[in-house]
Amino acid sequence: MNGKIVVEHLTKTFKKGNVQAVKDVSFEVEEGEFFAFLGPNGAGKSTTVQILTTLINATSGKAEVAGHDVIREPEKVRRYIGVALQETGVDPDLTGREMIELQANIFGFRKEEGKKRAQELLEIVQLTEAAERRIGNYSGGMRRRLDLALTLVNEPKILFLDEPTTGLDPSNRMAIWEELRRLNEEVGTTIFLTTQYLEEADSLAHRISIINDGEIVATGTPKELKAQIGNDLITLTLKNEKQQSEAVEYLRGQMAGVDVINRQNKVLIYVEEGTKQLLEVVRLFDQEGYEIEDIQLSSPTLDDIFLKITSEKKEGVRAVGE
Ligand SMILES: Nc1ncnc2c1ncn2[C@@H]1O[C@H](COP(=O)(O)OP(=O)(O)OP(=O)(O)O)[C@@H](O)[C@H]1O
Repeated sequence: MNGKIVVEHLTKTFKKGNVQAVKDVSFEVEEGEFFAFLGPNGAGKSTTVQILTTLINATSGKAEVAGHDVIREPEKVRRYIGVALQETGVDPDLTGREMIELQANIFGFRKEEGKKRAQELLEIVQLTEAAERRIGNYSGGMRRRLDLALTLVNEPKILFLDEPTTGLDPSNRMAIWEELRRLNEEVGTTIFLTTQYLEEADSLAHRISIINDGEIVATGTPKELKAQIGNDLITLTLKNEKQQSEAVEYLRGQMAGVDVINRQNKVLIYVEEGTKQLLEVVRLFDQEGYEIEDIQLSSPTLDDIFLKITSEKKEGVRAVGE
């Protein structure tokens, strides 16, 4: 058994509507990795999760989860995974606490252990106050938190989470992020998470694949994806404009390999690591007595990357079709 996910040329066509939901998708997730599938509505994220968790079959291609083929050995795959899907089957007549205890029983916890685990999980997902209420009366966000708790009962080796924080308010979202980070870092759980939230993928994942219209359009660490649209930019203005040309020459001399551009009353500095080099610029100017009026750092966000990549893709497709 290993905690890896290996996907090769996965394709899924739904006969109904003849939708190609997943198109020749290949990727690997290493044991202990936190991996995110980032994409808009209808991109194919849920379909991929459903194939990997043995709920539906792919049309073609191959996938191994925890060392087992999802089609030939689905029961072995299920033994090692936890799944929190967008829609799950819970009994609306049970209370949240009863549902978690029931799940613990299914996983073979003794009664007292199950109660203890249920209490821990209710605290983690912040449902202690609602623990004695029937699930049928839970809000969407509460259901989502309960789903996560159910998934975590047996601390699975690989965890699949399909948009786990959609519809949650910021404090609930943060609590779930913390728990996911803890599971990944302390327990070593491999995590495959889908999300429409750029900041969620950016904040949690070691690596991200951007999926759009059934295809992976980019893969990399958050940093690598950001680097795809250029480096950080420092923009500054000096108190005394007359010093600007001299200051630019000075900076070029001090910061080898960095592009320093003199433009009207602004100095533009293209750097690799914005924050660190911003401090260096301030220090160098301070040393020489160049007083800074204003300094700003802008760095590309994943939003910028997503828009750039998906719009390039669309333009590409249009160009081919024309
Ligand atoms: N059972 C189904 N039958 C027919 N088409 C389907 C089925 N399930 C999904 N689709 C279609 O497949 C495409 C991908 O859907 P999928 O649910 O995988 O996207 P998603 O990225 O998870 O989106 P969301 O963020 O909205 O959940 C969509 O066009 C969707 O309408």
